[in-house]
Amino acid sequence: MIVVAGGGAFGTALAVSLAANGPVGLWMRSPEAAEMAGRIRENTKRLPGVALPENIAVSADIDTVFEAETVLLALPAQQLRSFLEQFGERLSGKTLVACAKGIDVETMAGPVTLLERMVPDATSAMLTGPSFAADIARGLPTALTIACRDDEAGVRLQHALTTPSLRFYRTTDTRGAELGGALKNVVAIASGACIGKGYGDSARAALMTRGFAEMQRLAAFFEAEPQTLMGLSGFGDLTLTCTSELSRNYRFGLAWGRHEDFDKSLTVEGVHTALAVARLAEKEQIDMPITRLVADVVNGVLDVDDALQQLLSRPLKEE
Ligand SMILES: NC(=O)C1=CN([C@@H]2O[C@H](COP(=O)(O)OP(=O)(O)OC[C@H]3O[C@@H](n4cnc5c(N)ncnc54)[C@H](O)[C@@H]3O)[C@@H](O)[C@H]2O)C=CC1
Ligand SMILES: O=C(CO)COP(=O)(O)O
Repeated sequence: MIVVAGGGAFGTALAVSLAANGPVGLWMRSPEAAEMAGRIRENTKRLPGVALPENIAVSADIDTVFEAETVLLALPAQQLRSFLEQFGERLSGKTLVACAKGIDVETMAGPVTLLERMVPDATSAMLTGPSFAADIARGLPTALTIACRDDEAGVRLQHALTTPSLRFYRTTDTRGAELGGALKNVVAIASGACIGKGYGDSARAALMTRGFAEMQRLAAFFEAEPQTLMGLSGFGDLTLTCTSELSRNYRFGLAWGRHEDFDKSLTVEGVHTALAVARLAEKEQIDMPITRLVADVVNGVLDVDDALQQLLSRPLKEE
């Protein structure tokens, strides 16, 4: 059986979609949240308004995760390492699919790299691509990427995870998939700030394009396949996240641009990824001005207005 570990918006939505194929487990850390979701058949905190099919077994018992052959890890990127420190030994031999989009600030590792380092005996993969939890949960058509270095395991996952509304493409380039999924969130924050500040759609298109150039530079440094960045996990997700108010990263940026507060309980992956990638880019001398400015605003070194001004007044150069 497939078990989804992590009962946030994304984990719950994936469980709802997978339930169309058969029984699925949903493990939540909080016993109270699991008890309530199991009883009223709804995750009211993270995915309100979506009914949980009866064949989703909701539990806070971690043994349900250890009993599964395939585990989808739907935790925020900054929580994955501590989860694996705690439970990694009990996950060896399993097929583990990270569903997080981000770079771990402590180790600079993406989700698949963390899995490979911390559970070396597992088959490690990543689920990524343009997909809002709310859309998946409503059964709207969604195309995703499964990234797995072991292509046979990738094919197996592709078939096991495909549902009537989720369509999976496949790649063995886990590094490219990790980078695309993580970096698009940083560019989405900048895009939100640009719109929030009132700079308009043309400026946003320029930002997205230059952000994509940054993504490609970092991917080249890590020897990821250029075409991975052109696909769903890169260009596809960048487009979605930089243009939709369903995105938390984009909304976070909008609030920055408008000088409004933002709900701190929401997961905004791009904040942490900007810090990790800006440090890495500085160390390795990779030109990533958008990421640098987002990190400077996060660190309180720069005000949002100054950061946007700096972006618009960069030296003239070739495209
Ligand atoms: N929400 C969405 O539309 C999408 C989210 N994702 C990715 O999925 C990941 C998770 O995001 P969401 O589910 O939206 O976040 P969320 O904020 O809705 O939920 C996160 C969940 O993780 C749980 N959690 C945190 N630390 C944990 C730990 N150590 N052990 C067990 N559970 C823990 C929390 O209790 C919470 O239920 C992120 O990396 C995000 O980028 C990817 C695609 C779409
Ligand atoms: O990754 C996502 C869509 O593909 C979700 O984006 P947010 O985390 O910004 O809400």
